[in-house]
Formats: sequence, structure tokens, C-alpha cells
Amino acid sequence: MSGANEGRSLYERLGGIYGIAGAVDDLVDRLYDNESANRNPAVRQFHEKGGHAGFKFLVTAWSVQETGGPRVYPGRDMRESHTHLKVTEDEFDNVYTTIEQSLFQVGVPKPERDEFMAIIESYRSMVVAPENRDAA
Ligand code: HEM
Repeated sequence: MSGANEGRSLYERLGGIYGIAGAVDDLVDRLYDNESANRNPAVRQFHEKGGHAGFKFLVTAWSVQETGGPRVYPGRDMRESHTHLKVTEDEFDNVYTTIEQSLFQVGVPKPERDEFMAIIESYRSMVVAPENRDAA
């Protein structure tokens, strides 16, 4: 017997554009208000510039593409867009947990949450600055 999810991409199981955009809407609002994230001066400076709507668009498009949806992401790659922020492992963990909270908040079931979080984890080494990386 085949499972209910057989053949359906993570993108489809997350509810496509509407589902993903809804989760990112919640996530970006949390991140902009996240005091721990804002302790990083470069992150705070970016957040103080505003631009929530554009950032939501970029993160939605990235997530759509990464989960097997249409290739719509027009932004920079993960290394290029984070190098200047000098992200630490702790800061990555903080954002990771915030993403998980948003997925939970908008009702994404555990298997899809776990699958999405594995994608996020796979980008850790590109987002955390080389000088801040824990020895493997
Ligand atoms: C795997 C985890 C992450 C993903 C998928 C992600 C995704 C993105 C995307 C799609 C962009 C836009 C790229 C562009 O401008 O073309 C971006 C930029 C940015 N990210 Fe992340 N991010 C991650 C982790 C983090 C972490 C851990 C932090 C902070 C601690 C962070 C803070 C920022 C900031 C401040 C920008 C704007 C940089 C600028 O334009 O000056 N991100 N991220």
C-alpha cells in the first residue's frame, strides 16, 4: 500500500505558495522582534532599515524553491548573503528554533517540520561564519 504522501513534494505538503508564505509571514515578524537576534549589530542594523515585505518575499521564494516548488528564488546564495553578518553557531541555533516555532504555530505537521528543518540544518556551514564555526 502506498503512503498518502507518495510522490508529493515537500512544497506541496506545506501548502504550496500560500502555506509557505503564511509560515514566512509569521517567521519574519518573529525575527525582526527577536532581541537575541538583534544582539548581532549587523543583524540589528538590517532590521532597523525596515523592508519586512521584501525580506518576506526573498525567504518565501527561497523556501518554495528548496522544497521542490518552482524555481523562483532571485536572491543571493546563502554564503554570499550572510558572510558580512559574522553569524555564530548560537545565533544560527536561535534562528533555527524560531523557524521551528513558526512552522508549529501555522500548523505544519511533525514529519514536514522535520523535513524542512533538515534542509535548514544543511545550510549551517554556509551561514555560520568560518571563524565562528565549531570544530567538526
Ligand atoms: C539556513 C538558515 C537561513 C536561511 C535559509 C536564510 C535565508 C536568507 C535569505 C533568503 C536572505 C536574502 C538573501 C538576499 O538578500 O539575496 C537572507 C538574508 C539575511 N539573513 Fe538569513 N537565512 C538563514 C540564516 C540566518 C541567520 C542565522 C541569521 C542571523 C543570525 C540571518 C540573518 C539574515 C540577515 C540580517 C539578512 C540580510 C542581509 C543583508 O542583506 O544585509 N539569516 N537570509
